[in-house]
Amino acid sequence: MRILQDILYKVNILEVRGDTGREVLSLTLDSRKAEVGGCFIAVKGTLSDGHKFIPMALDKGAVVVVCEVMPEEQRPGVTYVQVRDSAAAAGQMAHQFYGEPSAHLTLVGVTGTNGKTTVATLLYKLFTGLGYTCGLLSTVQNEIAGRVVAATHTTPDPIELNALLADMVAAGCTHAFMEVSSHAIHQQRVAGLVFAGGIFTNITHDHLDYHKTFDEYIRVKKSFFDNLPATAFALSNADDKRGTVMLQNTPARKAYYSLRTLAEVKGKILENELTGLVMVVDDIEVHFRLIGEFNAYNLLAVYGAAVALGEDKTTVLQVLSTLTGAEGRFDYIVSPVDRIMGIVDYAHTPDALLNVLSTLQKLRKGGEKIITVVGAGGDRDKTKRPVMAEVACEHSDRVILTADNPRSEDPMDILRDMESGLGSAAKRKYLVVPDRTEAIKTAITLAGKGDIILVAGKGHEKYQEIKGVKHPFDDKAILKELFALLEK
Ligand SMILES: CC(=O)N[C@H]1[C@@H](OP(=O)(O)OP(=O)(O)OC[C@H]2O[C@@H](n3ccc(=O)[nH]c3=O)[C@H](O)[C@@H]2O)O[C@H](CO)[C@@H](O)[C@@H]1O[C@H](C)C(=O)N[C@@H](C)C(=O)N[C@H](CCC(=O)O)C(=O)O
Ligand SMILES: Nc1ncnc2c1ncn2[C@@H]1O[C@H](COP(=O)(O)OP(=O)(O)OP(=O)(O)O)[C@@H](O)[C@H]1O
Ligand SMILES: N[C@H](CCC[C@H](N)C(=O)O)C(=O)O
Ligand SMILES: [Mg+2]
Repeated sequence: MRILQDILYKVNILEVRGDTGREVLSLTLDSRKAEVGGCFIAVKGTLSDGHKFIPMALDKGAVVVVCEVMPEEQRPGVTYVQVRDSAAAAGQMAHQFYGEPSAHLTLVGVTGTNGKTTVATLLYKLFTGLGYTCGLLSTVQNEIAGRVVAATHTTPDPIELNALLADMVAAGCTHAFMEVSSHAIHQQRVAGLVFAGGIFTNITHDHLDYHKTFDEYIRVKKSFFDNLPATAFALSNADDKRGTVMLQNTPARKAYYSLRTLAEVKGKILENELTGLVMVVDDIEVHFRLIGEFNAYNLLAVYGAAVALGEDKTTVLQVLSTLTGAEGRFDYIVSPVDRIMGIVDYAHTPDALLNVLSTLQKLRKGGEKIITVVGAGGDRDKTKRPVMAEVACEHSDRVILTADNPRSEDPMDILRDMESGLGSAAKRKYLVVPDRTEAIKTAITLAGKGDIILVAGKGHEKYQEIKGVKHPFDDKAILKELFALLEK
């Protein structure tokens, strides 16, 4: 039995009209999903205001309404709870409704512009390898003790989030690792969660369509650490310009990882090749299967978190050295003919693209060409488009600009935005091929023996979203198919 007044424990309530001793059968933020005997929480969103949908939720049988503004008319038999902040209330109520699942798990959150999926997935694989039963919430997918549950968001809404954590507890999980996106922090999707640790990877240009300014983006990310409990650890990247600021006001136990300065978790790269990384971590030399300097940071973050949770250093490094990364992150295949290397990577920001391309430049042995296929998403941050095109042209031999989820926009408009970042020097380097399959085909046509083709931006995604429809699409499968045709 879930009684309303118990679920409301911790919520900052302004006024109650009706019975709080009643049972609540479900919680929802979406009137379209309201159920008989359930509670509808009205949240002011970015597109519309949940308060408008209170009548619809009641028509569907909801018996409790949580809102910031009390409706002028109240229906008999319905309990109305006016709160200061309904987004925060949703998190706190979901936490109670689902039996405080995060308090029964060792929950670690990973935030930062890039590397969240990689770090959270590696933590999941590492702790599973150490013998624990674990859960994962990530962009690619959610996992509950090995069972895959499709992900719709990087960080789900607080109700789905707590329901998933409760499923993890029920499945016997002791640990859970999750990505915490900046949208999620801002919309308080993580309100009420009990974290055992928080990790900061890095912060660069992204999501300015949503956060408006870089300072605001930093402030939002920082608030995640400000709100960690004193019992948690807070682990940050000392080599990132904002690494220290992130932990400035956290009550948690602070620690830093670094490749360049003195830090609690110190790493040094000895070799960085296409076969992997050789690093010295805490005086131990280890070979890792992941590639590139940015993955050296991800590995240090994972190692540092495991040590902060009390795991044995040597065992952690042993297991880490056997692991591969997350799907669609520097995922590669080699063509049977001509040994062309096709790399699928989720780099969809200027910084991620720069990282992947500079990694490839460092890794190439001789005169291999780097051919980059890249686009930018529709209905998302427009300011990154010209910068991504510029980064691609500056660091590749040839570039094919193409579509990447144009969503409601005209793909040509997005491509024109990308082209606006290109000067005359780049003109000879790039082509515009709006159809993504054709673009990959073009890249293969331009490639010679041993060349490298980077297909960036979609990673694990299995679709191309055009005008509200997700058409099946898979960069890696297309590369594989086209590579196979080379034989004939
Ligand atoms: C911009 C954004 O983040 N939007 C999220 C937000 O929606 P919103 O604020 O726009 O909602 P709204 O449409 O204005 O509606 C306001 C409220 O009314 C409710 N409503 C609406 C219509 C209706 O008929 N009935 C009803 O009750 C809605 O459920 C909502 O509670 O809250 C919704 C519920 O939690 C999210 O599903 C939705 O994610 C959208 C789909 C989205 O695409 N989000 C992306 C940008 C996102 O969050 N991405 C990050 C990853 C980014 C990264 O790091 O790469 C993520 O964590 O996935
Ligand atoms: N530590 C890092 N620093 C910079 N770039 C990175 C780092 N780790 C991964 N990348 C690059 O960024 C891309 C995205 O990585 P990943 O999916 O791990 O990040 P994310 O933070 O989860 O991204 P998203 O917010 O889109 O889910 C990778 O494909 C890779 O090119
Ligand atoms: N989580 C990211 C994914 C972007 C991936 C890219 N393929 C696109 O569609 O823009 C976002 O919502 O900004
Ligand atoms: Mg992610």
